Amino acid sequence: MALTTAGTQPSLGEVAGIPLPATTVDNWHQIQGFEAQPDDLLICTYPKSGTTWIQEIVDLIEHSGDVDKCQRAAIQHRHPFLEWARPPQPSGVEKARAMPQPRVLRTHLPAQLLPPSFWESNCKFLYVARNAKDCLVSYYHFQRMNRTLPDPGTWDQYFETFISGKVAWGSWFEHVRGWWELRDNVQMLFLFYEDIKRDPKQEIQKVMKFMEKNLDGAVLDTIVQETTFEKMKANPMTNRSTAPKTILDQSISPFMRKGIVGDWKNHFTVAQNERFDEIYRQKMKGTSINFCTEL
Ligand SMILES: Nc1ncnc2c1ncn2[C@@H]1O[C@H](COP(=O)(O)O)[C@@H](OP(=O)(O)O)[C@H]1O
Ligand SMILES: CCc1ccc(OS(=O)(=O)O)cc1
Repeated sequence: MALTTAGTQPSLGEVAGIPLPATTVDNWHQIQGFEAQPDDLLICTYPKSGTTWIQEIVDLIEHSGDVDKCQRAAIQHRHPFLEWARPPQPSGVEKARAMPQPRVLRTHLPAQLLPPSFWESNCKFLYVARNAKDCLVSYYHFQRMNRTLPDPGTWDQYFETFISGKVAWGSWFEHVRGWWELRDNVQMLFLFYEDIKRDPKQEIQKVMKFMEKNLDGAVLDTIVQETTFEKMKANPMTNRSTAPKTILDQSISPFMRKGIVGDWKNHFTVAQNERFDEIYRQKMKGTSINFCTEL
């Protein structure tokens, strides 16, 4: 079902009630049939939660801190985006199939839509969660500049769209809850954007351990330095400057926008904040997850 149809705007379809880009829906059979392998590592995030950041961290760990090896390709091409489908480009599934093992893949899918082979193969999942308010702000600016997603409309309109879950990849609340509740039943490292920001060294060490990589302190320091917001914003292999303007128009808003915790305070009105807090309480009732919204 198309959720947006205005003009030439990209439309969203739905799978099991979750809005997704129409091109992803069209390719759903191939995505669901994806054959995960036991040594796959899947980076899982709700959009705008620090996917690119954790990808660069994982890539540097995998390549033992070798910065040159991480310059081999733009970040969006290093780890196939499982549900990406924009013919005639090869799909995320096709790119993943062509990749040698062990593979690092990425997805924004909610847990219930993941191809079953990931569970059957007992793969490793690295989930990064970001507080909902900053996600909303980041997603708003991203939809302003992303030509593959619907126009977000005004800030006030987008605020409503986001809280009702009518955005691509669905409700933040359901996404985060779904993955959080699985964390003890599968091989999962669950991280928070805000923790990586506060103590990158400590969080990167957790990722190293999860990836079973034993790197010395100097390499760890290199990885911390190479993955600061400022470094990644200046790095053409991480800042999306290689993405065509037909996909990302960075003259509207840069991909590496602010990279901070608490930018929501510059966007939410007092009334929106009170309303958001109430909705958050209702939707996250009964879960043990705790977010920090300012550092
Ligand atoms: N090294 C880094 N440190 C902090 N934030 C980073 C970062 N690299 C990317 N980000 C931020 O992560 C968000 C993008 O997430 P994703 O990669 O999942 O699309 C953007 O947030 P903002 O829009 O708030 O700046 C971007 O600036
Ligand atoms: C959140 C979905 C999305 C769409 C398009 C993107 O562009 S690119 O992969 O950076 O070229 C990224 C994420």
